[in-house]
Amino acid sequence: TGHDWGYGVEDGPSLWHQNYPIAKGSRQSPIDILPQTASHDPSLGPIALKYDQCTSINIANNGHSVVVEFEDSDDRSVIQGGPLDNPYRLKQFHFHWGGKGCRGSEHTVEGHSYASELHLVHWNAVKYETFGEAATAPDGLAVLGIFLEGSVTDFKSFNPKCLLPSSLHYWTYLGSLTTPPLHESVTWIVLKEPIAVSEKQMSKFRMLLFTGEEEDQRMRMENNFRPPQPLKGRKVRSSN
Ligand SMILES: CC[C@H](C)CCC(=O)Nc1ccc(S(N)(=O)=O)cc1
Ligand SMILES: [Zn+2]
Repeated sequence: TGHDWGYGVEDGPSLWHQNYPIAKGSRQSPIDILPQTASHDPSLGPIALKYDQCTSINIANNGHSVVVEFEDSDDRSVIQGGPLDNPYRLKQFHFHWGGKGCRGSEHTVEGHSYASELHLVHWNAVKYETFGEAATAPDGLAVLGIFLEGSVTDFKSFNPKCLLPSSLHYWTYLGSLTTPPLHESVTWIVLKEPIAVSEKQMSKFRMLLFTGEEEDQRMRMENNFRPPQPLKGRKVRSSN
């Protein structure tokens, strides 16, 4: 259905390198984060998120995830500070999740997976004209990763502002898109503190379908996560 890749046995992450050789590149994502090995970098300031005036445009099932897109014609919603030299504009957010239990996140922490992972995707509109152009540049994108862990609490809406945990302490490293085309253009900022989502919320993700409703074989959308990739000498830095 429109893409030459997926998460199944025939088209999953271990086969992506056939059409996307960069899958075996030197700065691929996600990775397994080892907190003890992450070097604390005092020069790493806090990240600043300005989502108050965020304007969502639509929500869609793109066949791989559920995506909420934002108006990015100006700097109304940006992330800045931390490892970033410029403000990066919010373009979209989406999720990765598992079939059941705790697997589902893309990044792992000492081998520990969370039930899901939220990605807030931003692009460097200071240096590049369009998101597409930024997506192929080594400093073009910044993705904020937030772990979701199953718990009995409920959470209100998907306004990115209220989705943030109390602490903005993070790990950061240079990586890539975690789905094809796997461009090595992402400065990853992964928050240490997960947010809680209820099992009911998680079950709603799983009702989404990989295929369109009309197609006969209704493929349930689950396990839409890429496993951790080799670090290849990269340093992961930790905010204080
Ligand atoms: C041509 C530009 C761009 C490929 C168009 C499609 C796109 O936005 N892809 C995308 C975005 C974010 C991630 S992730 N999971 O946050 O690393 C993975 C893939
Ligand atoms: Zn993602």
